[in-house]
Amino acid sequence: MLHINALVIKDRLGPISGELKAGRLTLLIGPNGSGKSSLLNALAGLNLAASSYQSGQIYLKNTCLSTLSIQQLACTRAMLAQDSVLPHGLMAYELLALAAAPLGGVTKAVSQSLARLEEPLGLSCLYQRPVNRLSGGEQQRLLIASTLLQVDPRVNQQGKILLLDEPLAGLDWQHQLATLRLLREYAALGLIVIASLHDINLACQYGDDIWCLAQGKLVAQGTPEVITPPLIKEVFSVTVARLEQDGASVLVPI
Ligand SMILES: Nc1ncnc2c1ncn2[C@@H]1O[C@H](COP(=O)(O)OP(=O)(O)OP(=O)(O)O)[C@@H](O)[C@H]1O
Repeated sequence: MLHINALVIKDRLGPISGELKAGRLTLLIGPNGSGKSSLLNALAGLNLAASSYQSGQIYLKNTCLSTLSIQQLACTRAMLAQDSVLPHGLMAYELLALAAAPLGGVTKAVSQSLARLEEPLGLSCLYQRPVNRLSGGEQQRLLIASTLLQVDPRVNQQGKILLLDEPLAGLDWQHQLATLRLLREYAALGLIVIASLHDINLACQYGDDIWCLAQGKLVAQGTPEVITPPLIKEVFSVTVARLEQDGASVLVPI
């Protein structure tokens, strides 16, 4: 359990309080500038050093994240940042080997963990290619793989938290759905998984819990039912209708 207590980032976020549970996929939605990246960065323990710009505490069980060293943080959580840049000059397999370095290198268990990601993320055709010559979506698939690998509890028993800022950005439909299925799978392994998404329908379809931010405040949280047309109108200034078909429910802008 990740317990957030009155988190404030001056002029950007909060106060935010809440709990993120292990074993559940929490999806973060909200308009541009509503604070999703700021919250994810804070949960990753970035900028948590005593700063006049940030206050509040984030506890993982009984441990305050700000007391962890950067090495401990690196083993405990993995974060896919929105502006991740791949280092030039590396082959894709070398990038994954780098991600595996804190896990003791590409051991048999790490290879098995990677093998489970190969098909859903379409990795096998990328391994032997220089990362700077991959398309945007191919780079994103590689970054998702390296992020998941770092906290797979089957290879890293200290891995507890998986944070992804707009993991679906640049992905085609097939890989968007595959990524969401993987996030559910990793949550089912006992991780705390939180990701920001701009697709509200996918968030409601795949999220166990939804957190909705507006102007730095948490305006709705709970199971997907909390996301209603009136809330969308209030937060996103968009009028939507709910369409139901074959047991599925989607929100459509009208
Ligand atoms: N480094 C920074 N310094 C000061 N203000 C910042 C900084 N980064 C972001 N902000 C501001 O903080 C607020 C929240 O930004 P944030 O990036 O967290 O939003 P977001 O919900 O992730 O947006 P988007 O959907 O556009 O990615 C915005 O008003 C933004 O302008």
